[in-house]
Amino acid sequence: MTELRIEGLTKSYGPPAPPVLDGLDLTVPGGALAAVLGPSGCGKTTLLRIIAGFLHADAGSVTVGERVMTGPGVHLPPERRRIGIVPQEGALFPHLSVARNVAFGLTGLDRTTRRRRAEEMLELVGLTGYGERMPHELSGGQQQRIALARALAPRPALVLLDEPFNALDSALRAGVRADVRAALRLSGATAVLVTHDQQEALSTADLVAVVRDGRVAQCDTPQQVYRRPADPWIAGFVGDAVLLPATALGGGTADTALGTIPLATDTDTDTDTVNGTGTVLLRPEQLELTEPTSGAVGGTVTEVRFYGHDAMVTVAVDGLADPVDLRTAGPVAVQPGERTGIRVRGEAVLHS
Ligand SMILES: Nc1ncnc2c1ncn2[C@@H]1O[C@H](COP(=O)(O)OP(=O)(O)OP(=O)(O)O)[C@@H](O)[C@H]1O
Repeated sequence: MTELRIEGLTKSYGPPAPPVLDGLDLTVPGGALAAVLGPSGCGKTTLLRIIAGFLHADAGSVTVGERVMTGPGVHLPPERRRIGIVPQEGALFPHLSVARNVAFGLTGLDRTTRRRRAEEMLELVGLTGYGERMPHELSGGQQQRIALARALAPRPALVLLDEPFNALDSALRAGVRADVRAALRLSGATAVLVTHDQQEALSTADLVAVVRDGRVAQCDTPQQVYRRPADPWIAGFVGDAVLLPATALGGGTADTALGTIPLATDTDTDTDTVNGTGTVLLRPEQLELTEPTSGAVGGTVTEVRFYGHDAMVTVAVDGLADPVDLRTAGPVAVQPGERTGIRVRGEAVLHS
């Protein structure tokens, strides 16, 4: 299994434009799938194109295993990098059968070996028996799985996936993601998935690298990025966030408009010694509606949005300038205009 190491990667599309990548560091352990997640225009495609060798970096390095692909005075051409690419919309060759598409990159092998390898790859992506079909006879999801089979066939050290599920409708997307994830895991390839879709990054990847201002602002497991975001911007970018002004009380708690809340202790912040004010982060699913009894934190429901599997309730909390959102499973027992109590479950993250 091959590690990907990116160090100090810098790229500008020429002055006076500011750098798109500005000293970006990222390490992806061998066999892991890392999602590069960031807002539109943050440089995700630029990063992918430099890793693939389609674009020169201004500075920094890209190393796959022991091989420096990009570095000072080094720029291996794309065809010598052993990197497989799954583009946005499959981009299968329309005039070649599925089997020939999959075998396309298998140069220097005899016909029987090529055919066997293509069959293996079709089995890996769950499309055994589809080899004689033409690409237009496949669904969008099947085309993406064939694109992955084609990328994996030459046993690349690294696979790059460029927003590969964008063209699929949402009903199909979750299933294709899971299939692609499973095939990648079986193949053992290290992979980088570029996406601007938070759900996709959190549900598919082993590691999520959030890119902002040309650098990786946080790289961690999906759970850590969601539950312990490094700052309020990341908190809001990877999910719905409730951000509250807070005063640290010492002893691992903070005082907020929603009461005294215990602080997570598995963060870099030493919650015993934090003093002064900051912002605490909670997720909407950590807030619960309660009876509006005296003594409880109270507020007025301003909006209820029902999504089927859950609902989001917006509450104007007494004494708090901005309303808060809370997520509730099951039937929603409140209406806009009603009074409610609010209780916090679990721990919050404090940012100074
Ligand atoms: N060939 C180019 N010449 C000049 N500027 C470019 C070029 N390609 C990209 N840019 C600029 O670099 C920045 C980053 O672009 P890039 O495509 O890498 O972002 P992205 O994160 O992939 O965006 P999206 O999610 O919208 O695809 C953008 O401001 C873009 O306008």
